[in-house]
Amino acid sequence: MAGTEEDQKFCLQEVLDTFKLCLSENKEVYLEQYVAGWRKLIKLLNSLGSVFGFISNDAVNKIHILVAHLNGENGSQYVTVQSMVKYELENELVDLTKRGGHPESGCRTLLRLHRALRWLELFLGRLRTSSEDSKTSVMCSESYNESLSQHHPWVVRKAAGLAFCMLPGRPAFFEVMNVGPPEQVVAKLGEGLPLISEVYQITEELYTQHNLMDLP
Ligand SMILES: CCCCCCCCCCCCC/C=C/[C@@H](O)[C@H](COP(=O)(O)O)NC(=O)CCCCCCCCCCCCCCC
Repeated sequence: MAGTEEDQKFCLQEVLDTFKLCLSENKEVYLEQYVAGWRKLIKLLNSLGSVFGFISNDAVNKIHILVAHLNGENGSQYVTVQSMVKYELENELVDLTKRGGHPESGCRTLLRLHRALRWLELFLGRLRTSSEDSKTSVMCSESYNESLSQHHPWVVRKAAGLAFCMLPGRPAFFEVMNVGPPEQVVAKLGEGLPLISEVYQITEELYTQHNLMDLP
């Protein structure tokens, strides 16, 4: 059956390919590809059910903010995360200590996704080394507690915890990734994780260097 791109099934390979395309030759991170990687992940999240809707809505919101910057009149300044940081800082377009006139800066918006990327790195790492009887909900909440949760208020942590309990088990989860039998999923994860880690690391260094880790 033919369908639009939106109907197409999630495929882990595509996500990994997109994160691979994120890095330029001199190790800058292309914003368009970064956003595309998240879009694909959200497709998977949506296929897991409506209990994840509040997570996917927030992520989609953030993606829309970044896409608006990319397509805006200063879009050429947003080609890479590096150029975005430089442009927004030089032009005082970032609220640095408290929320003010720039609640939708590219820098603060990307920081939220960047923190979520750490969760993803930890979660995929756990999935890769998990045994057949490991629970996805446990792997997911452990990864969340070690990363993103530190930036969330109690009520969000609570809602996330409840949603994690609704995750499908490991076999169904592997199936959804659409790359074949479990051994192949594990191999793909082993191949792809270093890419995600590299994108994460480069962004982390850039943000640390410019003191952007706590943007409100
Ligand atoms: C597969 C299970 C998916 C679990 C996702 C784990 C992340 C849980 C995040 C809970 C966020 C709840 C929504 C609210 C967030 C905001 O408060 C908060 C702060 O924003 P603000 O400063 O603008 O107010 N936003 C955020 O931290 C950004 C969260 C973005 C989460 C994106 C998660 C996408 C997950 C994609 C899953 C794909 C699974 C991949 C397996 C191959």
